[in-house]
Amino acid sequence: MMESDKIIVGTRGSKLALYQANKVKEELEVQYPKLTVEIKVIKTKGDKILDVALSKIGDKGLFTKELEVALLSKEIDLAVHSLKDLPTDLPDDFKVGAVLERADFRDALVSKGGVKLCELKTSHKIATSSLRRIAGLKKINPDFEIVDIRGNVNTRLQRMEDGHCDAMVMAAAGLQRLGLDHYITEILEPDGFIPAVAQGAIAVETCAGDDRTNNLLQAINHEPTQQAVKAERAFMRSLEGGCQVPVGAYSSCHNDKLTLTGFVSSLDGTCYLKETLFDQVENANALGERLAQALVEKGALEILKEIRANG
Ligand SMILES: NCc1[nH]cc(CCC(=O)O)c1CC(=O)O
Repeated sequence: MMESDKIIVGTRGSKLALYQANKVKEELEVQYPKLTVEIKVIKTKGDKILDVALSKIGDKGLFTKELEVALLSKEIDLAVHSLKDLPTDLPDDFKVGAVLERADFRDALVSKGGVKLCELKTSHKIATSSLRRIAGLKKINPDFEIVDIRGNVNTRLQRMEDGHCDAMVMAAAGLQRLGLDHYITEILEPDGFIPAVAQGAIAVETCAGDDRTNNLLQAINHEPTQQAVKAERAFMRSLEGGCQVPVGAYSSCHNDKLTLTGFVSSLDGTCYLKETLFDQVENANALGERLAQALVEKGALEILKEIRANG
């Protein structure tokens, strides 16, 4: 790399996306003080379709496709995403060039009047569009009233103020990145409420053949996070098979050992399968696949069949 080189960072235009793109920019600038890092905003389909429930659109690359087009045309050198929004099967032309150190991976309850999860009643409207969060809530109480909600983090908070709902489950990391942690009523620990695969991790997507950018990114990759999310994504890839299902997982890496906990559930939360497995860090992919297999042995295929039939 030439010291005086330039890198163009592509991102969606939401406040959260811009924060994350700036974080990548800052980390690159620390590593390469003479590199010019420019941020370019690209509009995606997911930013334009705001009135349809996400689970009904069924397009996995909703927030990523336009960025991939820009990568291919060299309009941008890299694209920054919340890794949880990036499909587990990337097209061959692309790769995850780096993953930043994971922030908070937990979900958080945001509610009016500081109502805690255990204090929620069937008279409360709880807003989420995530099948995983719906299943997690229904597992606690099958009679909870769940309403859909879309839009970015700021829009959702505004909609709660406006009376659309009484409570929401959101990613703690998103709120924290936007300086909105004071809205958090309660952090939901993963032993009770398992987060989305790769929640809290920022990913840098690149063209697989772009050696210059991929080499550059090595310096900002956080290896323990990379391995943990590799296990989580392998788990999801093995289970999902191309349809949206209530599934979640979290993994942590300590002393070259990975712990991976994951679940799959029926939509109504009545059939909820969960398991934890361990392995050496170099077996991250195999660990994810083994966890999926362990859930299949507990009956995951029946749950998935049911969801596909109704989906
Ligand atoms: N689904 C949208 C989305 N994608 C990433 C985040 C937050 C940041 C992260 O989880 O890494 C959010 C908001 C949320 O789920 O509340």
